[in-house]
Amino acid sequence: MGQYAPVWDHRASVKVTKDMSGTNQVTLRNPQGASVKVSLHGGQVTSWRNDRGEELLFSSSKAISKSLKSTRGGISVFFPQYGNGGSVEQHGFARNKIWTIEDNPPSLKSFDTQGKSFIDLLLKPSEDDLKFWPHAFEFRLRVSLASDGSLSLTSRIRNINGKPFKFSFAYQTYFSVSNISEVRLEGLETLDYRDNLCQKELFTEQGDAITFEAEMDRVYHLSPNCIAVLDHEKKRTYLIKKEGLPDIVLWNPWQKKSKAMVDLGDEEYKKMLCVDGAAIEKPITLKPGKEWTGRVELVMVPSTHWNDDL
Ligand SMILES: O=P(O)(O)OC[C@H]1O[C@@H](O)[C@H](O)[C@@H](O)[C@@H]1O
Repeated sequence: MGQYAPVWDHRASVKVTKDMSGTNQVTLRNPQGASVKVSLHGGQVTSWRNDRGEELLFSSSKAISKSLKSTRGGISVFFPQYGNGGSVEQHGFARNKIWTIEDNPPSLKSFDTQGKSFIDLLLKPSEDDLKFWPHAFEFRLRVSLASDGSLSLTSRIRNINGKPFKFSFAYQTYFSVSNISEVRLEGLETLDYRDNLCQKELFTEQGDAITFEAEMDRVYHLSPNCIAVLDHEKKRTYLIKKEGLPDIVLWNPWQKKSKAMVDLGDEEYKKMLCVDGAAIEKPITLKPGKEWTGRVELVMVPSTHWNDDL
């Protein structure tokens, strides 16, 4: 079961309940009143609230809770494949599987438990998964809420196969924004990106900051380990700090009149921005017995102060 530092933290808690579809979900709380919800369906973070109870992640109103697929919104884990170019379903099977809670996971080096409420989840391949992707693995996901309200996800993927395997990976985060047209993103200036809407053609980012005026689906390579999403109207700045994840994907479907997304309300594209910390361009090769770690930390800071934190 999840843990928290006993000395300081009598109010931080980890609670397991059932969601509307009957799947177990875990709620993490910190003493200041911030909270995080994680579903065992996909290990998906479905909610992240600050100490004022304000939701920081977008969730579609058309989320189909009984579907076998993960719901649109929150934070999803993509493994063992990003996109649809391989042998398994789009963005891999991990987001559509039921994970288990791991009571005594192997210790996580350099993880300071002080002031944190956290839970460890585990995914192992089923016989069926092995038919499509014949590589035995253990995937450990630690979701952690710190006393300052920041949320971190650490993935540890171990090859327990006799042979090396390759995979790609992403944390897909749907931030809740006031209006996508008013948001800007800083930290990707001058980087090369592949545009998925232009046959993956390579471009170089020219602007001072990225703004959103139309559909976007881009993969930025070798991005810095901290980028910022500024939403002045909501007076929120999200910092995305990452380790082991060289790429960033920016995605917003905009309003698709011809091909509406069935699990997204008509105007809801305005309220979301998807930023994925990812390892896509060069899939990771994992040798037998080895473990890979990829981490993302999300921080919400007052809009005018984000630069100090970089
Ligand atoms: O609908 P899905 O499978 O959740 O994918 C949503 C989007 O995810 C993004 O990461 C991709 O870059 C997009 O191409 C894709 O459309």
